Parts: sequence; C-alpha cells; structure tokens
Amino acid sequence: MGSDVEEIAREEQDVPTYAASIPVPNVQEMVKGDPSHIPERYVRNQEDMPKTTYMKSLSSKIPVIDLSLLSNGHEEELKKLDQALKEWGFFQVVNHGVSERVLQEQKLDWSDALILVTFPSKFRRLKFWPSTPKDLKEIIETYSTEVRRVAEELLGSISFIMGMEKNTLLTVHKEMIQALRINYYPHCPKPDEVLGISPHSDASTITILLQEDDLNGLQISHGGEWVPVEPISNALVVNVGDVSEIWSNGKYKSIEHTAVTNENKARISCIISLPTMSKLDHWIIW
Ligand SMILES: O=C(O)CCC(=O)C(=O)O
Ligand SMILES: [Fe+2]
Repeated sequence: MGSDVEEIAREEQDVPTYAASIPVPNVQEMVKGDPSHIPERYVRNQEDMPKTTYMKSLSSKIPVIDLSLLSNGHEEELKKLDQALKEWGFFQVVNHGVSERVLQEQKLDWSDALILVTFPSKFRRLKFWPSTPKDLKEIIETYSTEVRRVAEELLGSISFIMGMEKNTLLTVHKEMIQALRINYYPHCPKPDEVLGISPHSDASTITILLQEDDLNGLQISHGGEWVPVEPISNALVVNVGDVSEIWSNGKYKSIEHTAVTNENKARISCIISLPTMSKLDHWIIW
C-alpha cells in the first residue's frame, strides 16, 4: 500500500482545484496582534496601486438590475442586463427575493466537517488527510472501498428498476467520484436553539451515511413532518440526491434532511457521497 500512496501523491498535480493558494498568515490575527504594523510582504509599490478618484457620478452609473422584472421577461430590464454585461461586467441585483433575515443573519451549523475526496485515488490530496489516529488512512481506504461496492450494487438495482441495463447509471458516472464527509456535532447545552446541520438536500447521485448506533440526530422531511431516522445497528442510511431526482424525471425525490444535536453527547456521522463531474470539471458534492 505504501507505494500506492506515493504514486497517488505524485499524481496530485492532476487534482482539480478552485484556485492555487500559498500558505499565508491570518490577517485578522495579525491585526489583532499589532494593529500598526504592516509586514513588507503586504506593502505594494506605489505604481502598482490603483489611482482611485472617487467619481460619484460614474459610480452611480454601475447598473442596478431588478430581478423581479427580469423574471417577468420585462423587455427594458433585459436590455439593461445586456448593457450591463457588455459595458460593465458588473451590476447590482435588487428585488431578488432573498429575505433580509437570510442575508443578514445566516445561522451557522453546530458542527465541524472534514471533507476528503477518496475516489478516484488520483484525486486524493493526501497531505490534507489527518495523520492521527495512526491508522486513519487505512481505515478510510477500507471503508470507502467497501462502500463503493455497496454503491455500485445499489446503482445497478436502481438502473434495473428504472427499466435500464444494470450498468447504465454506473456508466453515466464515468469515472466514479466518491467524497467522504465526517461530521462532528459537539454536545450542545441548548439543543433546541441550534441545528447540527441546516435543512438541505444532497447534490449527489446517492449518499450513504453511517451513524452511531445509540444516538438520534438525522431527521428527514416526510409528509410535512421531520422524522428522526432511528439508527439500526450496522445499517447504512442511503438517500437519493438531486442528481437522481433529475435523472429519474422527479420520480425519485431528493429529500430535505437535517441533523439535531444532543445535550449530553457528541455525535459523529460519516457520509459517502457520489457526486458527478460535468465536462467542465465542475464538482458537485454537497
Ligand atoms: O449527520 C447527519 O446525520 C446528516 C449529515 C448530512 O446530511 C450531510 O452531511 O449531508
Ligand atoms: Fe445531507
């Protein structure tokens, strides 16, 4: 296995990434430490600085687009959008229907998450995988390989009941990507006031979740109610993701779910998601 790991690490340059980044200090912390000092690495040459002249008249010309008019096919507004795209490449959107509460007070989840891509193995970025506990890499390797087999069998059966060849869904995945997400929900003194994870549906084809035997947390929306998924010892919880809802023309539903926290005990859930990768190498995971 050692040589496999090295091979995988060598191939890391193929891993799609949002943007290259170098390790940098946390600026907020830096300012907290010494608000008056600007390290040399941050100080620009004067000629590189944008010559900003505050032109109120020009600023007020940056287009403002009314989304509600666009949605109604308002001709003038569509023209305005066309102009904005051609002349400015920037615009502000108003009447977008996102409530002020959501914009200003988006609540955070009472949980931490570790997300790793496990398959194909060339996408593994091993340097970000935790080094403790000691056997974690091997455990992840074994678990994700086993779950991959379960996922392949499930996709085979789902293809079959959709009236297709057994390997159809597997084939449309092309290179089957698998991502692992480990959620840690600390115990919470006021579990009624927080959510472990906000209600959402998964963007995957299917998601396979392992939860602890003796602790409820996962709740799913069914018939207008939130229904706890009582753990069955050694069972894996599987849910339909958005991709399957689309592939089945809405016959199979990607159901909203959430996780609640517990006053006395922390909970861990381990999720394997099968996302798809479009031609654009754009990842849809969670
Ligand atoms: O922890 C759970 O039970 C749910 C987690 C979940 O839905 C997710 O990570 O997408
Ligand atoms: Fe989920």
